[in-house]
Amino acid sequence: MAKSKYEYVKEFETDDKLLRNVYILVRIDGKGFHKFSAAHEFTKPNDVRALNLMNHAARHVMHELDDILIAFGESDEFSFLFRKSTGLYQRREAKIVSTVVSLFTSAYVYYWNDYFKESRRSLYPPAFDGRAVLYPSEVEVKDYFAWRQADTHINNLFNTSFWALVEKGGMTPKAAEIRLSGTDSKDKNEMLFTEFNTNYSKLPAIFRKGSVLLREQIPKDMHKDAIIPTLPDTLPGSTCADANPSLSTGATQASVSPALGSTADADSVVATPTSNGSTEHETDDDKKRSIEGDEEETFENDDDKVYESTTEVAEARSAAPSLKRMKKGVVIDHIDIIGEKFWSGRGAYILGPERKKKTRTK
Ligand SMILES: Nc1nc2c(ncn2[C@@H]2O[C@H](COP(=O)(O)OP(=O)(O)OP(=O)(O)O)[C@@H](O)[C@H]2O)c(=O)[nH]1
Ligand SMILES: [Mg+2]
Repeated sequence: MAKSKYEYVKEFETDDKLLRNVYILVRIDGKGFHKFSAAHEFTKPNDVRALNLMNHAARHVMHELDDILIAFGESDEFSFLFRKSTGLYQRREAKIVSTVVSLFTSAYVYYWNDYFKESRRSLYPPAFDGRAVLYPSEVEVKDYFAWRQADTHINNLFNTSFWALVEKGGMTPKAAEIRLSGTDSKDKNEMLFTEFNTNYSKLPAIFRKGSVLLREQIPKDMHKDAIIPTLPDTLPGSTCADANPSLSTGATQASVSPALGSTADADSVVATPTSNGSTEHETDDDKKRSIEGDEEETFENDDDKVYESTTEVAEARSAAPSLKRMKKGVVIDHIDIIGEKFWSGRGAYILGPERKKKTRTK
């Protein structure tokens, strides 16, 4: 086909393919969230609705981009680690970063009202920036995530102490800043305990440790886009199941968490039913996706029996409540990722040898 005389302009485009065989880390960050959080009256120092909305948006990104191995989020930022050999968009940086930012931002806006129920939409459109960083080996990847989680801890301890002095102690922000200058972690912990009756280590882990998104097995009947709990007292391990009578699967959080291989402490957060009391209905699109998901489906049972026909499987399933249908999903938790324990334990699959895998782009 003949080229138009204008086509030469394409040659002005730069080649931005990222180096092969290294980890690609994309970090997104809210633009001007100091102002955005004030305008929307986010709770200080942590607004659990805002954090859960961030987590929901990040989970959407992971649902759309299979090559993301793990994500970590705190405050107004999220980091996404792509597998070393990803061929997504031929590793073109602008395409990868802009797609992550766009998926995240649209999901943040799309799910806004599920978390900020009193306002149909935000007062103005939020925006996020994004960047890609390349890490050559597992050492830097582990240190990267340790850096972000240490940052979560430092900021959260400072902010918790600062707002305790201002809101409970009646200090001006300036006076609180002066009071905290030169203090270390121990001093702040001590101050919170003795002056404000707050045991810092007992605050919800979502505040202290940030959020880790992992690909793990989840019960087949759990909706992948289920709303993430909004209030701390609806965190799994508390009264979540009671607070949500709409739990259509009959599974309670207590029965769900161990199946996820989760630490199953009171801090782990997994997908839960809608908090508006309605039962979720599968759309055609959901069905299509869950059929895809069936390829991954496994059956777990306690007695190792091999079931030969589908009728037998169905009968066995209704007879044995311990038989769980599982699928791969994105799990949200608030655990330590600083140190080897995570990377050689629950997160061992993340930096282990890669299995051959087709890249899916939508
Ligand atoms: N009150 C409250 N504020 C939050 C919360 N999460 C994030 N923020 C605000 O968001 C800011 C995020 O920090 P930055 O990313 O450094 O600041 P920014 O205003 O977004 O600036 P740029 O990223 O440079 O555009 C914090 O300083 C807080 O002001 C929250 O849960 N509660
Ligand atoms: Mg920001």
